[in-house]
Formats: sequence, structure tokens, C-alpha cells
Amino acid sequence: MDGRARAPAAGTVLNALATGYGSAFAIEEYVTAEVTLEGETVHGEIAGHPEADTTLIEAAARAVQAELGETGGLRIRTESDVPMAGGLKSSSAAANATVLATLSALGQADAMDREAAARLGVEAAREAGVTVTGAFDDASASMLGGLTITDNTADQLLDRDTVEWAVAVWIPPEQAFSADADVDRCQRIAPVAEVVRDLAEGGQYATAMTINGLAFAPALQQSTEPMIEALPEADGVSLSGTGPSYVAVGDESAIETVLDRWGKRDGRTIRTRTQNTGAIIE
Ligand SMILES: Nc1ncnc2c1ncn2[C@@H]1O[C@H](COP(=O)(O)OP(=O)(O)OP(=O)(O)O)[C@@H](O)[C@H]1O
Ligand SMILES: O=C(O)C1=C[C@@H](O)[C@@H](O)[C@H](O)C1
Repeated sequence: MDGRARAPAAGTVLNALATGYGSAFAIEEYVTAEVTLEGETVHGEIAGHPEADTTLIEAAARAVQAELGETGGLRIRTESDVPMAGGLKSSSAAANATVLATLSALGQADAMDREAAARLGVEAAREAGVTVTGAFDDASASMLGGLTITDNTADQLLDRDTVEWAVAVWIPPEQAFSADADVDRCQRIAPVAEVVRDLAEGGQYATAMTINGLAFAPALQQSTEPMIEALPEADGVSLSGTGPSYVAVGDESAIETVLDRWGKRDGRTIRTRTQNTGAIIE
């Protein structure tokens, strides 16, 4: 039997590297995973990236098997236009899509709720060493859709809301792996992260996001210039995750203006929208 699922990428409202509290929102860009019951081993493959590290998706599929008391060979294949190590949570989306596709391949699509499925992906991300906090903020936004606020130290969902924004993304040509981020520098700005958390918990998501970016970009030694370019038209703009991508949100015309400005930069831009329905089994 085969299983297939897709999970959305996400942008950042609050980076959890300072305090363990994080917030992210899903966008209409996807990672798809296909899982086939086949062979003797658990083997992963990332379409178009034969050299890429498949530990995460193999760990995600194994976590599902362990949870269900299953064993046996699996082939997993992910496919996506979302860049790896771009700050757009492709690792969380890949883990979520793999967990759901594995459940489906094993004929157990309803064996657990979506929050529990996201926690399995987070466990796999910790095991694969691709995360600092486990990134339950990114994983929950991708799995559930909409915007989530989480305590990553307890993998606890504190709040979820739907958000309707047009979204601009600038993806520079470089990569930045979350596991390599300078956590000590991020912890220095914990008082600012607390302000961002208060704003997010009060529903001031876009303002929270901008303050997050103005604090975390320098902490992560990234430029604030793309944020200045996006303002004042965008409602909110931030470095996403540990970078190097930036994400801006607002109404259609504001996002058009931001994309014109970011389009002059190296790399590529994406025009997308917020996604409020989360990951799905296809
Ligand atoms: N589409 C994918 N398919 C399979 N594995 C992936 C995929 N995307 C990311 N990964 C795994 O996650 C690792 C990258 O992790 P990292 O957290 O740095 O990326 P990211 O999720 O794009 O960035 P961020 O966490 O800053 O948003 C890759 O080395 C790979 O092992
Ligand atoms: O690896 C991690 O723990 C994280 C990485 C980034 O995506 C952050 O935005 C997220 O809050 C936590």
C-alpha cells in the first residue's frame, strides 16, 4: 500500500531560540511525501537532491512505526519547491508530510490526532539533529494551518488562530541550517522576545513579527535591510526562522510593492498566501 500527504511551509512571527516560546504561520507552499511499503529497510530520498541528508524523514517514518508497533521496510520520497535550510520550515513540513504519509501507507490514517502527529515529527527532528528547540511552533503551524503560538520546551500548543494575509517571500541564494544558529546571541535578546510574545498573545501578530525580525536578524548576523525595504507598506515583516529568507505580510497591493523591491535582489521571490487548513493526506 502507498501513502501520500502534503504539508505547508511556514513563516515566523516569533523565533523560539531566545526563550523557547515561538510562533509561526503556514503558507501556501508545500512539501509532499510518498511512502511505499517496500524492501527490508527504511530508506528516504529527496527529489532533485541526491546528496541531501535523509535522516529526518527516515526518523519520522520510524517514529510512526514505533508508535503503532509496526516494523518492516519503507521507501519515502519527498518533493518540494521550498528550499532546504531556507528558514521556511521545510524540515517541519517534510517531517509532517512523512508522518501522515506513513500513517496512510500503514492503513492507520486516523490512529492519532494532528497535534500528536506533529509531536512525532518534532521527536524525529530532535533525533536527526536538525533543530535547536524541536521547533513545535513551526511543526504545529504546518500541521494545523493558520498561526500557532507554542512553548517548545514542553511541545505545548498555547494558541491557534486563522490569518488572512497576502505573503511575500525573498529567498537569498545562501542556506542557513537551524542547527548551526548561534543560540547564545539569540538568548541575549530574550527581553525583546518576551515583548514579541506578549504582542502575539494579544493578537498583534504583524507588529510582533516586525519586532521579532528587528531583533533576531542582528542576533543571527543577518541584515535588517530587506525589512526596511518592505516597510511601511507591509503590515509585518521578519527574517524567517534562522534565515536566510525574509517574509512579509499584508494586503495584496502592499505585497506587490514588497515583491517589486525584493525582486531586484539576488535569489528568488515567491508571492503566496497564508494557509489555514494545514497538512493533508491525499
Ligand atoms: N523537503 C525535505 N525533504 C526531506 N528532508 C528535508 C526537507 N527539507 C528539509 N529537510 C531536512 O532538514 C534539514 C534542514 O533543516 P533546517 O531546519 O536547517 O531547514 P529549514 O526547515 O529549511 O530551515 P528553518 O528551520 O530555519 O526554517 C535538511 O538537511 C534535511 O535533512
Ligand atoms: O530549530 C529550532 O528550534 C527553531 C528554528 C527556527 O525555525 C525558529 O523560527 C523556531 O522558532 C525554532
